[in-house]
Amino acid sequence: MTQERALLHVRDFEEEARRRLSQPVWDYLAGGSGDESAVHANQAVLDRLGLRPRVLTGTAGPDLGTTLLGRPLRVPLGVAPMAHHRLFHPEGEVATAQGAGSAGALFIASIFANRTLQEMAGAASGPLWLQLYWLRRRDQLEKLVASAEEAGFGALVLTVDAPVVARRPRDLRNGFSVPADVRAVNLDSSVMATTHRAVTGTSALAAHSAEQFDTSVGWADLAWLRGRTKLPLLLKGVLTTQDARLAVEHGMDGVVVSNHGGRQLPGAVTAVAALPEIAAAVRGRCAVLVDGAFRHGSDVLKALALGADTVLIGRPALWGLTCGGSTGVAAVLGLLRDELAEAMLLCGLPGLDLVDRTLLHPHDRPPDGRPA
Ligand SMILES: Cc1cc2nc3c(=O)[nH]c(=O)nc-3n(C[C@H](O)[C@H](O)[C@H](O)COP(=O)(O)O)c2cc1C
Ligand SMILES: CCCCCCC(=O)C(=O)O
Repeated sequence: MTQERALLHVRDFEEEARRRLSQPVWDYLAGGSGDESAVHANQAVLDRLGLRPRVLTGTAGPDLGTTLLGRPLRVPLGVAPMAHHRLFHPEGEVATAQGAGSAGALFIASIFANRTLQEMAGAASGPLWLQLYWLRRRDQLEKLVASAEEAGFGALVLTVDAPVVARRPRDLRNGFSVPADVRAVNLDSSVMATTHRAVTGTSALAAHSAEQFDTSVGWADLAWLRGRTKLPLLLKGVLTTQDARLAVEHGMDGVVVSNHGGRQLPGAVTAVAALPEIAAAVRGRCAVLVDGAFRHGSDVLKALALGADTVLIGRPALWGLTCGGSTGVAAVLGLLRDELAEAMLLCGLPGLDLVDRTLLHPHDRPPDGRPA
């Protein structure tokens, strides 16, 4: 990683990545749907929660180890599924898998990854899962599920908050499309052709989703997927207790509480606001992951206190990838890990088992984020 000043906070990676990326790629990464208020709300809701430290607990060197779906995880962190990592670094998802593994974190690869399942599995030293969108082409889904199982992926995550890619003004303005050499190599090229077609004033991603995503799927269709794999299945994009309970009733092994980083439903509730009631509704019956605007280890600690088992990191992982490939991803995740350990130490917490709601003061700061 070559840069002029030290990268000491995740936001330093953001600034550096912005400098390095073209405007349309930066906009695709940073942007959200509508007026982007959900992007900002994700951050604001975390900022409003205050941590309540306990003192004189004699704590030293907190243990960050946990388990997820019965498997050990060195840190309660993972990289959220994100499409097209070769937009950010030539090594794409292989570098992300390496970086996540060396930080001890989970990596969830997107269905629109630019490296093969086998390449990612070869590079990963930590848990590796695959995310799916429900495509009209079920033959493609079926093939992908079988290949993921064969390659050693540990779970499948079906994203359910995007029957279509929402209107994202930045992408529409830029007429955003995916360059021809950035290919979703795990899918048939006929499925992906529209993503490469640039049309002024439209987003190729939105056009592609309208053409290829199956909007007719309902809860009953999950049996089709369940019948095709022994892997654990999770739903990503759950924001209500009703849907979290339905997920459990339909045999899902986990939910990812998420508003897609403010990129889908404009005005969607933030994941952090929805998390406590969802965690309470399904506790002990399925894994609960969360994502959206986690930019410091203390943010991660807040989500764990609200009931999350693991926290997924989205854009910051791609800032790290842009700045330094696998080393950059490992650096971003390593920072969050070290900040989490420091926050736990400063709160007097020796391990994750002692993290609970009593750690949080709900209205510590006014909405503008300045200390009260
Ligand atoms: C560039 C980019 C691409 C994304 N691609 C996908 C995807 O392919 N599948 C998916 O389920 N979510 C996707 N997401 C959403 C992320 O998984 C995650 O929900 C969100 O980024 C978390 O918020 P954060 O970026 O504020 O951490 C994408 C997000 C970004 C920024
Ligand atoms: C290639 C078509 C859709 C990609 C969508 C990826 C995504 O979820 C995102 O938020 O962007």
